[in-house]
Amino acid sequence: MSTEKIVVALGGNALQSGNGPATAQSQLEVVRKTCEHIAAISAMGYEIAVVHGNGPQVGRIVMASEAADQVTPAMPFDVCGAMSQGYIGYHIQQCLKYALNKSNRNIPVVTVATQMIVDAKDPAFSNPTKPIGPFYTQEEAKVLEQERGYIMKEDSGRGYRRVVASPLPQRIVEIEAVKQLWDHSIVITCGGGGIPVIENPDGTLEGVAAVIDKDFAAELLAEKVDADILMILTEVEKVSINFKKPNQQDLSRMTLAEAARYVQEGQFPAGSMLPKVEAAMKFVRTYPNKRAIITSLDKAVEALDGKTGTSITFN
Ligand SMILES: Nc1ncnc2c1ncn2[C@@H]1O[C@H](COP(=O)(O)OP(=O)(O)O)[C@@H](O)[C@H]1O
Ligand SMILES: NC(=O)OP(=O)(O)O
Repeated sequence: MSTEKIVVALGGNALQSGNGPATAQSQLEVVRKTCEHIAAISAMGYEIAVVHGNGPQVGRIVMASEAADQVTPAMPFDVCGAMSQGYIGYHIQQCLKYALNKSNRNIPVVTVATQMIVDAKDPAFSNPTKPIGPFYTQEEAKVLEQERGYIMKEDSGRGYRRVVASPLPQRIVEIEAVKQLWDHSIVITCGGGGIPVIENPDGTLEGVAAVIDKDFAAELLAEKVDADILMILTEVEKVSINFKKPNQQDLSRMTLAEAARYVQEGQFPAGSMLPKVEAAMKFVRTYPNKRAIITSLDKAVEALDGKTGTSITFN
């Protein structure tokens, strides 16, 4: 039995990866399967916190809100982020509790609506990189750029998506509550990277239009709770070099130096694999004796046992 602490980050796209359209029901099915794996990790003795992405989900909430503007005023971006935390957290709470109960593990599961302080002067505000919402063809993307003023970018060979600013997470506002809950429950926190807020000179917080990368948020959380492992779960089992090329090579492990070299070579696109690798690198740079793992939702247990996934270590 392990007694280690682990921060598990679930990819927003990965949570929408079921067959058919991205509905609440299709997400619930993926969450249900994923929570079986998280419950298995809990049964191995690990103490867990869950962070989730929200790119596809917050994008759709924003679209729905804009489309309904004739009926009721559109919600600001930060409120859409809070909504995404609420419904994804609700799905995880429901499914994880069920999966834990099945193995007689009576552990409370709770979602904390989490605000994340960002720097108003973060250069990310003038260089949008975070893909949100659905995927479009190049032609559809051009129309959206012209008609709605969206900025559209190609996303890892999967199509075009709207991109928005993604400032770096600086401080988790609710961290003390998360620490207090940690000992008695599985906490779902920093969803969608946290609701981005800036701190005004008078100490008030103010939501801003952005989507924080949940991989960086999960890394910050892992530092703050002194986690032993940062595990980032997405759609692919392993990180690759030469991704989607004939000479693609899937990596079982990367040292910090190797990862830095691959980043330099441009092996990982911004907004998808790059933040995962950078978050993993930051974690092992800060804690040279700890490890980060990147793998798929369904391989989490095997990856923890070192049987698959990409393990990132200091050396
Ligand atoms: N070098 C790479 N190795 C593995 N996957 C990559 C690589 N480059 C891009 N990708 C893509 O990045 C995706 C993960 O990013 P993304 O879908 O944004 O993550 P999330 O599941 O967190 O939403 C993978 O599923 C894969 O399609
Ligand atoms: N907020 C965030 O990082 O979402 P994704 O996991 O969907 O990219």
